Amino acid sequence: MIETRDLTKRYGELYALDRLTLTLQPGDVYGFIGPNGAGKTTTMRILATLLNPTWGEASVCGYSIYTGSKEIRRAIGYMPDFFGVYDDMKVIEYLEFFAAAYRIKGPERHKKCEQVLDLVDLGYKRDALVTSLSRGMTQRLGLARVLLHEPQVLLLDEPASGLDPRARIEMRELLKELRNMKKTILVSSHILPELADICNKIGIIERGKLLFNGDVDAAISQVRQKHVYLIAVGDGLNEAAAKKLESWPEVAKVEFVNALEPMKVTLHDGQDDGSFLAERLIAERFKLKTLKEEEIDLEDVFMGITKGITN
Ligand SMILES: Nc1ncnc2c1ncn2[C@@H]1O[C@H](COP(=O)(O)OP(=O)(O)OP(=O)(O)O)[C@@H](O)[C@H]1O
Repeated sequence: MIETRDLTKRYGELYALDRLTLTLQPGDVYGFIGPNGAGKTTTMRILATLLNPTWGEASVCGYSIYTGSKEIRRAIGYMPDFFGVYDDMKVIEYLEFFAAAYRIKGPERHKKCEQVLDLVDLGYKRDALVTSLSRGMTQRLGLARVLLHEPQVLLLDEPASGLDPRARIEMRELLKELRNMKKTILVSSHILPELADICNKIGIIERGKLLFNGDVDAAISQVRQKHVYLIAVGDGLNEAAAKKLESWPEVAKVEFVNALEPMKVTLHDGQDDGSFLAERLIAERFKLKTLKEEEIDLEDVFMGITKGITN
């Protein structure tokens, strides 16, 4: 559905996009994640045929961005990160205006506008002025607008940016609904956890370079090279257990965060199965109260990949 190969955009010496290669299959929801200035908007604008790359290939729905811009524009819904709404226009008028631009005619036009309004839960704002809508509602209206012509592919540039937590959740629910409608979606964000649970694939981009391309679990295991376990034993014997643990060759280090929390036991590189810890502690007659692998925060994954740091 979307394919890019060595897609590159240069502004003078700056590589806004540096040999981006990725593929989205039909039905994929691809989270495009990167800090400000990473190249997300540049990618979306190239795919939407609004910007020419310096070199490289890209196609959407089988049409090349160089020769098929008319077809691509018909097949996609592109929601930019910032878009204007018109003063003195009601919500329904705004949609009718764009539906007319998409050449949706007669009763079908009205039906379509009502349908997309319902989908984004803005039916009750039909007669409100677009300028009176909150940021979250404006974003939902923007999404309604790009759904009017029933595109198969959606390019959504930071749809949740600037929204409060509640509006973010509503936007996420809406994206899930679009996913269930089998749309192919490229959605960008600078926050990984925001997209992790709705996307089947993610790409992490920084300074124009795709640093990671795959699923969320693969991103976690790329960052996690060392395995850390949280361990606590009963009868006030944590110190004694720590001494024992430190004597085992698989254990790299043991740390106490504070007296109330379990100790952190880090295994050596390549040691990814910690089940021996339970067996041996019990064999040493410690009463095991806690033993679990430390969860890795998705923010840490993002930071780890974008900075090339592994913990
Ligand atoms: N017209 C332009 N002229 C010069 N440099 C540009 C131009 N447009 C974008 N850039 C640069 O290209 C790089 C990528 O920008 P882009 O807007 O694609 O990033 P982004 O990932 O979408 O960031 P944000 O989250 O801030 O929107 C940035 O360094 C930006 O300053």
